Amino acid sequence: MAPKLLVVHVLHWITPIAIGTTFGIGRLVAFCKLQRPSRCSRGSAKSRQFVSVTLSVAVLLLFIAQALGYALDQFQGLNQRDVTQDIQVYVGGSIFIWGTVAVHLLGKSKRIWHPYVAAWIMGTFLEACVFSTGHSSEAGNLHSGLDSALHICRIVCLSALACSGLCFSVGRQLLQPRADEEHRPLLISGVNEGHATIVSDHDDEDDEHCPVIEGEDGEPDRTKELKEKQRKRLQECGSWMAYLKDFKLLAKLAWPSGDGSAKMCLTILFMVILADRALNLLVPRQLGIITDKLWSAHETGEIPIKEIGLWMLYVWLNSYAGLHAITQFCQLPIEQYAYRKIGTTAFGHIMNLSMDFQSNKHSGELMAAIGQGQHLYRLCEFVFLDVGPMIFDLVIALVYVTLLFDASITLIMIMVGVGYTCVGTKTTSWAMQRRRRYNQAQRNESKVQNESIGNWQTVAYFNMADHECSQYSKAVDEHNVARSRYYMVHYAGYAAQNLILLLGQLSAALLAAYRVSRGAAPVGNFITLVTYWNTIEAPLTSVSFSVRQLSQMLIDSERLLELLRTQPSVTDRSGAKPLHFKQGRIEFDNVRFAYDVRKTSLDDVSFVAEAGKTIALVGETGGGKSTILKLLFRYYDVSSGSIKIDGQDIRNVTLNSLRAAFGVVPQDPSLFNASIMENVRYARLEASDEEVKEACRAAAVHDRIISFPDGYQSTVGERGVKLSGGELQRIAIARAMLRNPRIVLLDEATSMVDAETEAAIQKAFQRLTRDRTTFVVAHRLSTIQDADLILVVQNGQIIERGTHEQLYTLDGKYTRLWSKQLSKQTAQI
Ligand SMILES: Nc1ncnc2c1ncn2[C@@H]1O[C@H](COP(=O)(O)OP(=O)(O)OP(=O)(O)O)[C@@H](O)[C@H]1O
Repeated sequence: MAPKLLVVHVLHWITPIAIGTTFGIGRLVAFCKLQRPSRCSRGSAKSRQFVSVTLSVAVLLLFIAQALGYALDQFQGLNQRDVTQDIQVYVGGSIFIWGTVAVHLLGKSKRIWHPYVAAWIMGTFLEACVFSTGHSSEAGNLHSGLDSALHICRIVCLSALACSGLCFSVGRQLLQPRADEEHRPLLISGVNEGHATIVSDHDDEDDEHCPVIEGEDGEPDRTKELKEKQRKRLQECGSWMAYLKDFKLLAKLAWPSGDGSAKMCLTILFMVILADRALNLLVPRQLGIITDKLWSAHETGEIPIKEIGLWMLYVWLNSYAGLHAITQFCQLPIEQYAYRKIGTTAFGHIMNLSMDFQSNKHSGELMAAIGQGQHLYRLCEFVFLDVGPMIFDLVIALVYVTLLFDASITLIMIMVGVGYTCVGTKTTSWAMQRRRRYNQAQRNESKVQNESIGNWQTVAYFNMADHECSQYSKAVDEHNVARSRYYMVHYAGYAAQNLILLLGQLSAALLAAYRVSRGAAPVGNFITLVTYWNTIEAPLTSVSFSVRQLSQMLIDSERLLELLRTQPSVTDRSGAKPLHFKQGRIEFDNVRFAYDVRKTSLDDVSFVAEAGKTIALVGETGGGKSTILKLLFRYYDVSSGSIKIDGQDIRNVTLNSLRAAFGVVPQDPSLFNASIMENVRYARLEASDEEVKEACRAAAVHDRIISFPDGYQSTVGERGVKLSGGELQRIAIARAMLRNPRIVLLDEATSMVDAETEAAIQKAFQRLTRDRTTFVVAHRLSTIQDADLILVVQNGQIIERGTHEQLYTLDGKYTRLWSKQLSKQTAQI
């Protein structure tokens, strides 16, 4: 082949590929860097749009005219010009590429122009090259005059497009050097009263592509919140690349670095995936070979046994009895490793988070985070076992089909792929509104269901069962209507997508049959293509689904990522030592504390609890008594000042050793849904049954427990709901007694027991608190009368301190509290 002709051939091949790649990369970069459309006046945007669409359509029509010229030529049997494969690729590919560009240009006027301008510049350059090298060698061709005219017109249109695009961009930069919004991230943050917010621009509705995942009205609030967080994080990161970097933390958890057998499985899996790709190709190819052999069998009489045997071998290897079975076996240990690692990491992390997190937590949400996080391996599996091989399969298919026949069938495949994805994307966006209504109706149905079942007693009291049933059936009907409206569009889109696949298959089969009938390819190739088509279709159909799946999985992982990034506010300082407990002298020195910076909860709290003494905290509700105990237990760290135990600042000792010193009976004790025996033993796991019973006797609850039908084996229900308030408190006291602590914290430990039981418990308390530093919060002042030091707490400050006798004679707050209680008791009598 003459060198000039070779250059023409090469140029024909690379022109559509290079333009398509430039356009695709431009759009990908804009997407990854979160670029947003240029902002200019609506009039200017519209006129730019009009010019671009007109010229692009003109380029497209000029190519179509050329294609029709060739077709006419062939139809009339002139065969004046040989339409070689490279020309087919050049004309067919260019129609496809410029058609795609024109379709993208239609509709919205605000867009990111970079990819278009780059494609036009590339198009002008390559078209000029094709023209200058090609047409000099076509003298004497009947169509060369027409071809030249069409080609010149295309170059003019493309250069006009490129120049206008460049002038517009350069001009705008010169006029508004700082306002090149194509370089600004899509999401702009604003600060509103100290809270970061996303400022949405109304123009964003016109955005050509919004990289963030769209929210749905019917979604649970938390999912919306997560999407908002994702948006915010994307904005902070500036690009998808930077955003995805954060997921390294999760990928590390899913990667089986510490497990030899899982690593081995991963290696086998990788090899099996590669082998699977080859088999996808070998099975149809072998069928083609068998067909060719059979074709000539009537002459030779030979049965292709060997080929059929090989084919069966490939089919077996490609089945669930072959390599797929190995895939499943190998996946199991990898999945289990990730499941265990992610689950235990997340669970351990939650357990170690501080009180400020725990008091704001939503338990269901946390459990969902662990659950979805544990399925994170699905994300890795999805990327490495589904999406990766799928892309690989597509590339292989394009190359293989080109080799099998020619590029025209490959072009059909690309068109089918793009058409399928475009129809899928369009139907999804059309169906979005219906999907929202469907979600809303679905949530409404569950709401009605929950409300009615949850409020069954109220329904029964007011005899409203019929009303509730009719409400529910109305909600079900609404749900059904919304569902069918959504699915109608969904199914129509699905049918359209399948029609595209069928039409693609039909065109490819017809073209292949045409080539075979002309002797350009053996009949076996036709069989190979028809069989291979299914393998090609599978990745095409999963592209749009995969994108949606991937975005949902990212959102689910966001939940876990957010959790793992939450750091406990109370932790061991570096170099913290275990608490060295001596006598138990506790000192609060100028302690200041605020749950919320806007409101101080404790201010200038100073006192000393001598070793082995009992300190009572009294005062009006909300004064800060429990807060003092929480600070001592180090649920929170003080804002200023210090708390010392035997001279050691509690912030300098390890949390474990500090908390091991305490026995706490909280205001609202909660129990595990297990037996009483197990609940009490929770304080000291190695305690014997007898020790548990002893503790219960001391807490004056033993007799009560043995009166239950199942005695100590009675289960207490969720958080202890099956017990009365007084029983619950006494079991909590028994737990504290069994622990045999060094410091005792009693936060209104007897508020729910009657006077008689309280007297019994008080005796138990005397045993529990003997020689132990004890803090007692109590509203019933009679219970703390004998305390060594009484602190009256009001509005976060200690306003009075002393023994009962000292305070009573002060005639201050303490005296008034006493008088109030006495008068209440007198009134009750
Ligand atoms: N986790 C929290 N976050 C924010 N504010 C809190 C929190 N816990 C308590 N507070 C507030 O701190 C103040 C002191 O609460 P604290 O529980 O210490 O009072 P108290 O004297 O023990 O009251 P009571 O006798 O009713 O138990 C109250 O105004 C309360 O609303």
